[in-house]
Amino acid sequence: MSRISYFTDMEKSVVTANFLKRGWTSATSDEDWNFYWANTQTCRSLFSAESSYRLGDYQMINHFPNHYELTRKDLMVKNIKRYKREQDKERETRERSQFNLEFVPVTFILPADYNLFAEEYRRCPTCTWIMKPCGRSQGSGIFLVTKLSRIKKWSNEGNSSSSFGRHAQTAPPRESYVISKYIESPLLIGGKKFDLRLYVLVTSFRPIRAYLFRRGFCRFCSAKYDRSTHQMDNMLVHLTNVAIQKQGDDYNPHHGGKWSVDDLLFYIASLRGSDAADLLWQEICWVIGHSLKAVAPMMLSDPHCFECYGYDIIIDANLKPWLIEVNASPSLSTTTNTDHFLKLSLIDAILNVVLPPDGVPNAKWNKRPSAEALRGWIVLIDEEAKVGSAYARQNKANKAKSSRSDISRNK
Ligand SMILES: Nc1ncnc2c1ncn2[C@@H]1O[C@H](COP(=O)(O)OP(=O)(O)OP(=O)(O)O)[C@@H](O)[C@H]1O
Repeated sequence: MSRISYFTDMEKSVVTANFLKRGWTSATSDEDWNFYWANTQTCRSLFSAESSYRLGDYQMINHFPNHYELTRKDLMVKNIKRYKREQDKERETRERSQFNLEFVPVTFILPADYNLFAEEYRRCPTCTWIMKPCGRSQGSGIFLVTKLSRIKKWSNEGNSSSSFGRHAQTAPPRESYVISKYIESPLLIGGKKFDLRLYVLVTSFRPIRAYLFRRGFCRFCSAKYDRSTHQMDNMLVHLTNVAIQKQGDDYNPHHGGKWSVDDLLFYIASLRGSDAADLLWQEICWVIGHSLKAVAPMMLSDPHCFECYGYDIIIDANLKPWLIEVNASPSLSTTTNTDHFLKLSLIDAILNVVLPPDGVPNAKWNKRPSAEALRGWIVLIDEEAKVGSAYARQNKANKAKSSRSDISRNK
């Protein structure tokens, strides 16, 4: 193959700079391509039943056809709930382990699961809940609620299409939402809430091959955390999305309210001891590993595809990590210099893993990257070489683990 051509409908400089660095050329819309960095919509239509496009051996694309099994808020929850049920059943016949598969906040899909939600609400009438539209991102449409009456009101307002209101028969169904138990006591640093954004590269779901980029980061709120009801509608206090925080007066454009994961672990180690920091990191790897196992049976593991997911994780005050969301197209926009270099090196690291040693896209390649290509990554799961992966190590560690709360309490 003389020339490798790429196509992209995203035009992100950190992506194209990496293609050009490799000497690839940009394909025009009527030319064939070897490597497509597509948005999720394009990828879906390319693989749709109506599409007559068939990918050749020398073509690769950056999403799995049904990536939404993990990246739509409602489907992720559904798949993880099913997985947990299966695992619990299996465990009845095996020894009980220390694994805690409750790593997603209790969540219901509205309006479909309204009755189940109302039952749960009555069990804990003082809990705070967070409402999130299933198909949106960047904090759009999110709000916090404590009162059942507000949810009833929500269902009847905005448009007349409530599926459990009086228009249910005639109106089109309204946008579906998930409602999740709000993590009310997050770990705070400097009095502020933050979440983790971690990048996870999956090159295959059968067998699962997944890698965690070492350079994740924390995204901080710009306003101090405050659980009181008069701050409930202040999203600068509660939502860590950069798109939201950028709107605040206290947003710092130099560091963008971000910390590296290494800084975070160092901070936790200095405050609660290195065992607590190690355990937290192991548990984060374990959570990500199980989320991938939960969706693997649903995934169309097309050999032309790979995907870099953006994992959002919140750590609570007991140092338990909670999986909040998985993004199919984690933002590649850059707000600071550090951000730019991080995302530039992320794309470079992705290409190193997904391309065969000769650098030519090839769907028939066995997807076994060299140790050199894996620089910058932690092997989370390699089902064909289980021993040595972070996930396998965690399985072992988990068996030996005493409870997390014991450790954090003793510090
Ligand atoms: N259960 C929860 N408990 C506490 N905070 C939460 C919870 N769910 C979401 N959040 C906060 O709200 C933010 C937005 O939530 P989420 O990531 O699910 O929505 P989104 O609009 O899809 O964002 P993204 O742009 O990352 O796709 C999170 O980054 C987190 O700060």
